[in-house]
Amino acid sequence: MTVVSRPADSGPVLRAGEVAFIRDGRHLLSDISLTVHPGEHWALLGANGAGKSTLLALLGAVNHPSRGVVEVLGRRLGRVDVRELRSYLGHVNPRHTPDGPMRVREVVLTGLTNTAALVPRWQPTEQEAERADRLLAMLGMSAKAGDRWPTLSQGERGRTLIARALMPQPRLLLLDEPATGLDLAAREQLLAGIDALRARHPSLATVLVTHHLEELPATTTHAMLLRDGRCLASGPVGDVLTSELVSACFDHPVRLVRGDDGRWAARAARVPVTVPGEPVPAA
Ligand SMILES: Nc1ncnc2c1ncn2[C@@H]1O[C@H](COP(=O)(O)OP(=O)(O)OP(=O)(O)O)[C@@H](O)[C@H]1O
Repeated sequence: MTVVSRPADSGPVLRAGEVAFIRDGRHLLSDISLTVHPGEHWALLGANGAGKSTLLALLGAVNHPSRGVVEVLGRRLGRVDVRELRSYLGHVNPRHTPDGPMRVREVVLTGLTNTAALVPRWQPTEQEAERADRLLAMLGMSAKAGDRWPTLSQGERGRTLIARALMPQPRLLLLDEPATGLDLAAREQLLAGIDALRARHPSLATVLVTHHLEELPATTTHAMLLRDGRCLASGPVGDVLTSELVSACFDHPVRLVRGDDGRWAARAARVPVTVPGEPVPAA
């Protein structure tokens, strides 16, 4: 069966019900349930190997669950043409590499064809070209629109890829560790860009994967904590991002503070390093 029309504009944008994902006999995800509504901004948090990217790949219709149900934009995986469904999503993968030394504006336009290069003989309409420029402006990239991809900094690449993902006007934006490798200023510019985007598009839903609480935008509304492929806690961000739950999630004592600007800071307790045969240093 195939998707025959643009997915419905109402109802949850994502629904996962009791999902499991099994590879080589290993449960990479077990019993995960999640519902994301328009206007919600979810953070998916967990330690290295907790299953965040695996879950994001299910939510982005890249993989199918081994058990349970995943509905993306009201369409159930396994019953739809996932390639067409994917064209309605914005999926920002920081490892995406454009094909050749394209200019920033061209990279953004490839979001319309969901390709790594511009499709030969394809021309954007005037409105599409204007939209690319508007998105670049919103992400603070206007001055770089004519620059070539290889000359961009990591942060500029990240913002270009977000503009690219937004070209098809998705209702759902998936962001996989968008701040990885960014310096402090680039990270702050990226987060400001995400906050601006959410303010400009109130019905957009987003799911952002990270293992750094400092990389969460202030506009985050909900969070899910993953540990060993299982959901430890899930719900409104104020209920889930507590010192107690985050400590349990990372299996390490963490003190979590939310600042006046709505951002989070985590302080991990220091664990003394012991060397066999040497006395344990005084705390
Ligand atoms: N195709 C696969 N086959 C077997 N194991 C896999 C496969 N893909 C991922 N894994 C394993 O599943 C676990 C979860 O991986 P995943 O990439 O989802 O974790 P993550 O929470 O995103 O981690 P990180 O923060 O390090 O990126 C890891 O132990 C990984 O080695």
